[in-house]
Amino acid sequence: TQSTRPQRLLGAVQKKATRGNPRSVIQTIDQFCRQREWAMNVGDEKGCILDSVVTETNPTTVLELGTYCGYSTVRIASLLPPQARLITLEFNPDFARIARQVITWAGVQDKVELVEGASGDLIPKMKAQFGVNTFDLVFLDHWKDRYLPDTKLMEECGLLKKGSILLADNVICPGTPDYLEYVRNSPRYQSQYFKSHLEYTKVEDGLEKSVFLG
Ligand SMILES: O=C(NCCO)c1cc(-c2ccc(F)cc2)cc(O)c1O
Ligand SMILES: [Mg+2]
Repeated sequence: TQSTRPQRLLGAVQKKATRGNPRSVIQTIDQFCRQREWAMNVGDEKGCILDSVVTETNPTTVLELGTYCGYSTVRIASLLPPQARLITLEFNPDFARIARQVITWAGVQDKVELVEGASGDLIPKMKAQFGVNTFDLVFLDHWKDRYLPDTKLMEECGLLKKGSILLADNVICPGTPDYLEYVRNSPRYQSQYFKSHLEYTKVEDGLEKSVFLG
């Protein structure tokens, strides 16, 4: 039976990356995606912007929407202080199965909680079921038509506090027009666009960083 792209990506990690070394896992995935097969990881160019936002925020509690193979999960977790934690939500069970193995190979599993399910169902359970108060940083990288409804849901559930950062991938390609319009025009956010490129290509894309003003 045919292997899937996530399975082949995991194979490359297990063959070429050093166990317990997040940087080597990131490097291996980027090399795989440049030389073998494109995959929808945030990639190294946008990944450097992600890194700078994470380090500048110095978050204690992070939410990632859309795990895929765990590339950005590993990137973020590797920058977190010891007590900090990252909750990552993935709807697709096949992606989740691969991501767990990538996260463990990188050695960051103690900082990460991967939860399978629909973000719209899981976000309202964050406080009661996952012991979360508010998120310091949210990385949006899941279905592009879920960015806006899930942002409104996080507001309604009291999961954002004054100063919480939303960082959204793919605001140009594939694009999230309704989300962009919302965060750029709402008085409750201060938004900033970081121009970049679609992972592993020359196509324009970018990250939108939005600070919740309370
Ligand atoms: O759908 C995406 N993520 C959620 C997955 O559950 C996604 C898609 C693309 C992309 C795909 C196809 C294309 F032609 C261009 C872009 C890129 C990304 O970074 C993404 O995050
Ligand atoms: Mg993306």
